[in-house]
Amino acid sequence: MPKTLAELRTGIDQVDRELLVLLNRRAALANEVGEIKRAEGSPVFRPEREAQVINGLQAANPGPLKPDNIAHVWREIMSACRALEAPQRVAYLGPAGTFSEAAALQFFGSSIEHVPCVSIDEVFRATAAGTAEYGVVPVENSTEGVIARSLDLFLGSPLHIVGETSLLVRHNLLRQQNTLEGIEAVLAHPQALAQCHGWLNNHLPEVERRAVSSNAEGARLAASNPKWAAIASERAGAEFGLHIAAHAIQDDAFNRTRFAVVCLPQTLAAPEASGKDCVSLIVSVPNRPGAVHDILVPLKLHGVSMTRFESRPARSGQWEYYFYIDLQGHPSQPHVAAALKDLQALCAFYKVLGTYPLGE
Ligand SMILES: C=C(O[C@@H]1C=C(C(=O)O)C=C[C@H]1O)C(=O)O
Repeated sequence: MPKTLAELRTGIDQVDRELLVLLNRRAALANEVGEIKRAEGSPVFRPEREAQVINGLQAANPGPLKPDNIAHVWREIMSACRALEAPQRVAYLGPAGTFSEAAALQFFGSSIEHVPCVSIDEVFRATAAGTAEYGVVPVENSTEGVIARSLDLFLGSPLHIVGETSLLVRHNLLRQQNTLEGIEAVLAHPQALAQCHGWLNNHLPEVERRAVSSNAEGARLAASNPKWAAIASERAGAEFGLHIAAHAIQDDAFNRTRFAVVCLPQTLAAPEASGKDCVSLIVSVPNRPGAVHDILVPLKLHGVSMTRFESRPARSGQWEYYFYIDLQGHPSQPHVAAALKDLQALCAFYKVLGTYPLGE
């Protein structure tokens, strides 16, 4: 006899009661961990431990829940447990409703203190000054490439990268009405305008595109003028009471942005190896033939795989560049340590931006 709806729901209620007991038992253990950390003066947030917890559970997961579900559920559980030890203050490009906020929530879970900032520069400043313990900054978009401002700020910043997270970025056209009639200006962050370039050319070719400090700021402004539309997340639309005049208008359906999580080294030292790690570096080499080739040699020699290679002008007026390199592995692994040592010896400038667990 198949069970009735009522019987199944009784079953779910019983499981929930068991989960409640287990979750509180877990929280009490985290609380005890917090007491030890307070006595030691060590950091509450341990990204490599959290990565290990999630990787371990995904490996042991019998289903039917999917690996992604496991990651999301445990991210929230760990966020709540962490907040019992001490809630993390996290800075990001605000206001409420930005993709940077969504990235911060995806990485830390929702039990955090929000520190919304007016610009990426301000996120770096607030985190370096200790107003926030952690900052979340965009570094790369799958349609538009690098976020130049973030990369340039890394160069002179005392902050280092302790984590990363990547977010599916779905843009919507938001305004007071749910039609495309009578729009005189579309307001958005320059990145969002660029990511929706094709759609805007097709649907609103004559309409002015106005760059503003963030997409959520565009949404805030669009809520004050019926002739303006914004490009932003559904969350930003809900925040400012706007209609969605057009859904998912980004040119690439799989448009993603990668964010780096940064902090002062005294807040959190480089995370220990989690098993799936990445090292980010900025280097420059003397301007001579074959110099760029030379920096790749130690990586090949020691079998270290490079997942990213970007260049930014050094602003010397001499056609010199800084190279932003991501390597797979952790410096505690001998082949990675050997490659880094050989690489450093070749470089005029060498800065380790961070060593951290690979993100979602
Ligand atoms: C409980 C701890 O503190 C935090 C919370 C974690 C958790 O809930 O599992 C894991 C790592 C830390 O970010 C710990 O360090 O083990």
